[in-house]
Amino acid sequence: MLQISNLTKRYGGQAALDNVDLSIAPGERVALLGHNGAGKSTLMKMVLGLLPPSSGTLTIAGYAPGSRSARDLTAYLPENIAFHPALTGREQIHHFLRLRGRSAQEADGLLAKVGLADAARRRIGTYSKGMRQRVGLAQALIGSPALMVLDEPTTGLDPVSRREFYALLDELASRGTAILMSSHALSEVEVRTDRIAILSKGRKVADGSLSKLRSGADLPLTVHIHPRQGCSPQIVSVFPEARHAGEILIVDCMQADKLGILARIAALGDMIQDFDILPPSLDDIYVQISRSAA
Ligand SMILES: Nc1ncnc2c1ncn2[C@@H]1O[C@H](COP(=O)(O)OP(=O)(O)OP(=O)(O)O)[C@@H](O)[C@H]1O
Repeated sequence: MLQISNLTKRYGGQAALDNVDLSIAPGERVALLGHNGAGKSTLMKMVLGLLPPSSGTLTIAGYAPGSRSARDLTAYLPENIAFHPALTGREQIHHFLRLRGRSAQEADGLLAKVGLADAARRRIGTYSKGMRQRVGLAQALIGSPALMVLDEPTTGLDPVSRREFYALLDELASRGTAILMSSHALSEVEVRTDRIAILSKGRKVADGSLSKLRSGADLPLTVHIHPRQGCSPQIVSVFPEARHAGEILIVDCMQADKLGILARIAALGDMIQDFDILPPSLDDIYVQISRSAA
């Protein structure tokens, strides 16, 4: 759906994007991560046809970005979307529908999809930040887009709204919509996207599923051991490297040493009440990849 090859964007002598390749298939959910100024917005603006590339190619289902065909296929949710405070949610969506040459009758269905059916007749000036974000999402859903470009879409949403938002994205992806989403909320994208692309200083420094990035990073796993009452000293004698966090003992271990650690835990038998093995988080992986790219 989206095909980007050797894309470069220069502002004066400075490359905001440097030889970036990225492709997204129908139904794929891709998170675009990177530090402030890494080039995420620049890339998104180029996908939308708002900025021309300095070199390289970018197509949407084979069409040039910004062309009528590409615009018909693409939806965009900016990070900060401004609405007219005097309009109701319904009037605002009517306006967006008219701009897209569609029937105003679609407005109620779109607002219901984002959980705003009850507030549709209230003025947007009375909406909370999360509600305004949902109006933005409703406008992005106009015309069942084949490619959705979402810039920090969950900013301002509470935890329940975030969950509903991702459920909506899952539904869209299951019907074939390709999704490109920039975010700094790593714990969310870790579980809600299929692939993660990381930009650093305009270059793509990682691209793959979480498990691929995890095995590439080769970071330690963390084992949390919960000792049975009074058994902590015996466990520490077996795991002298353990750190204490309240009652819990924490042991870091490389992937290759996991079975050895499990054998030591098994040998302690009843002295252990419970244990958890935690793989490195996207946060850990992101920090490591960003550091080695710097
Ligand atoms: N119009 C412009 N003229 C000159 N430099 C620009 C322009 N727009 C962006 N840049 C530079 O290009 C680089 C990439 O900026 P961009 O906005 O794409 O980053 P970003 O990853 O979206 O950052 P953030 O997470 O802060 O939104 C930055 O160094 C920025 O200063």
